[in-house]
Amino acid sequence: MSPRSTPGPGVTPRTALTIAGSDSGGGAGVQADLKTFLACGVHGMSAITAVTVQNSLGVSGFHEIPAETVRDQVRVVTTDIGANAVKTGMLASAGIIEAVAGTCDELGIGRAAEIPLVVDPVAASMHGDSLLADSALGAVREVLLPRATLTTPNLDEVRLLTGVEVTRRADLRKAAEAVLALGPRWVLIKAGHLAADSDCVDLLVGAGGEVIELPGPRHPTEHTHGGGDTLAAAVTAALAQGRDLVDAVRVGKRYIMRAVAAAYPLGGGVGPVSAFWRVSDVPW
Ligand SMILES: Nc1ncnc2c1ncn2[C@@H]1O[C@H](COP(=O)(O)OP(=O)(O)O)[C@@H](O)[C@H]1O
Ligand SMILES: Cc1ncc(COP(=O)(O)OP(=O)(O)O)c(N)n1
Repeated sequence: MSPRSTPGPGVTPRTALTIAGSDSGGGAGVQADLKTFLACGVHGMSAITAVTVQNSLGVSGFHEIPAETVRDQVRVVTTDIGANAVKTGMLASAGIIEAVAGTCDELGIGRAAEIPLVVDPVAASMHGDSLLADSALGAVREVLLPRATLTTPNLDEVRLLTGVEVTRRADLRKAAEAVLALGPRWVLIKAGHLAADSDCVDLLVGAGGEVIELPGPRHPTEHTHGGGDTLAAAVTAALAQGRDLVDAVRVGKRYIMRAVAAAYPLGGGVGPVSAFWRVSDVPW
C-alpha cells in the first residue's frame, strides 16, 4: 500500500478508528483524534469507551460505556467500513481493555496481525485526574501492550507501567527497554515532561534493536492539552495511509510540532494543541 494524501471528491479515503473517551471540552480524547484524522486526510471512526465531564480546568467525573457496547462499536465499523489503522486512548477499566483486546484478535488488529494498533496508554489527565482504574494497570501491561504495534507513553505513564523514573534525556533508552519488555513491537517515549529548558527529543525504539531520536524544539506554551492524543492520532493516520512505522512516527512528530506551535488559550485553564494550522480556509 503506497502512501496517499487527501482524497479527491467522491474518492473513498483511507480509514482510521479511535477507541477512546470523549472530552467534553474538545481538546483531547476522541475529539482530538477525529480532528487529527481529518487534518491528515483519513476518514475517522470512533468507539467511545467513556464520557468525561471535562473542561480546560480538569476532569470532574466520567461515565464508562459498557464493555459489550465498546466491543460492538469496534465490530460494526470494522466489519462494514474497515479500518486501515486503529488507535486506543482512554480505556477506563480492565473490563473494557479485555473486551478491546479480544475484539482486536478477532478482527486482525495488532502487532501480529494486518491492521496496525497504536496504544496511547492513557492513565490520567494532564491535571492529574485519573482516567484509568488503578486495578486496570495490570491489564494494560499484560493484555494491551503485548498486542500493540506501537505504544506512546509519556513519562508519567512510563513510571506507572514500569517503575522507571525519567528525569533526563539519558534515561529515555532505559525507559524504552522497560516498556518493550512488556511486549509491544515499538515504543515511542514522549519527552514533553522533561525539564522546561530542554528540547522535546522523543525516542522511538523497536524490539528489533532500532533506536531513532525525534528532535524538536520546545515551544514556550502552557497550552498542550491533547498533545499526546494528537501525536498518536497523527501516527495512526499516517499508518492508515500506508506509511511504514518509522516514517509514520516522523510524520506524527512533524504534525505535533506544528500543532503545539499553533496551540491556543481556551477557558480559564490549559488550552489545546491546534489542528487549525492544517485546515485550509473555509470559502465563505
Ligand atoms: N512545549 C512543547 N513544545 C514542543 N513540543 C512539545 C511541547 N510539549 C510537548 N511536546 C511534544 O508533544 C508530544 C506529546 O508529549 P508529552 O507532553 O510528553 O505527552 P502527553 O501529552 O501524553 O503528556 C511529544 O512529541 C512532545 O515532544
Ligand atoms: C477523554 C480523554 N482522553 C485523554 C485525555 C488526556 O489528555 P491530556 O490531559 O491533555 O493529556 P495528554 O493528551 O497531554 O496526554 C483526556 N484528558 N481526556
